[in-house]
Amino acid sequence: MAYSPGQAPEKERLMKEQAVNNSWMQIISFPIDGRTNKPRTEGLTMVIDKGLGINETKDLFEVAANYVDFLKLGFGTSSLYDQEILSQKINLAKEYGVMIYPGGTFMEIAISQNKLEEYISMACKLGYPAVEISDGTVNISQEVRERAIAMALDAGLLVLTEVGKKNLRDKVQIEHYVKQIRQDLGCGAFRVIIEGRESGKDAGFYDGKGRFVAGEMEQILEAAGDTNLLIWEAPLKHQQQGLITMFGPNVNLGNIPANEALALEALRVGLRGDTLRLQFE
Ligand SMILES: O=C(O)[C@H](CS(=O)(=O)O)OP(=O)(O)O
Repeated sequence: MAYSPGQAPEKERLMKEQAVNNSWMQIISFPIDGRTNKPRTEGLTMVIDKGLGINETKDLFEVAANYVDFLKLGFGTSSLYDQEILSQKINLAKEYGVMIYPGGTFMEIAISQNKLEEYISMACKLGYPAVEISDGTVNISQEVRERAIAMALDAGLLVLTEVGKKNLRDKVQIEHYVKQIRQDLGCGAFRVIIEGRESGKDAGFYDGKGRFVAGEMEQILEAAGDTNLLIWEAPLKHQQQGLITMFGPNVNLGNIPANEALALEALRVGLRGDTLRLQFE
């Protein structure tokens, strides 16, 4: 059975997923309402973890687990942790109802070394509930992409795929991505991530100023048919602000720096000038 966010039934997790108890909320309401609570399937936040220690991870979850749905262990960092520490991180994420998974680049490396099957078995053995299948750096055939999705689903993993190249030099026609988004969703991907890297500039679908190339967003949206089936990598505030303005507080956003999870939530609910001002315009 495939996981979906927040499905792990641990008692501790359920306790920690209770709505935040904050006395300000007895007198103030969020300027933007309608924000979803965990376990949510809409308004997902994916945080990129570039090497947080156990205490930092615990701090992040203590403060912001209610606002973090996915924690991506960036690139191949999963393989650099001491085994015990990695286990602790995976368990901690489960305890707090956060879906932890290794960065897409790591699977690209496994595929380039002909180790797809072994990679998926290892992800299961280590207790990851999800994997990402991308081709941001390594070219992967459609056949292998579909095999990777099927294998991961068969293993009971939640599958996130990603479209887009890390280097703008490698970018191909938007029609290719449109097709890929449809194919991935048709194969059972839970969500398709729209590449933006951790820089949010000169990568994926962003130009040097971190803006979408004119017309591409519309085509991406049309391919998905529903913005909720996409996760937009949006590491920069102006990108988060723009997407929240366009799609509302429950747009799915990814590659959020770990120390900005709470700041993003403030943007989503209008507790920050950048989105608060929309209420007064
Ligand atoms: O974690 C990864 O592999 C990368 C991180 S970045 O794009 O290089 O900043 O992201 P992914 O979206 O998983 O390819």
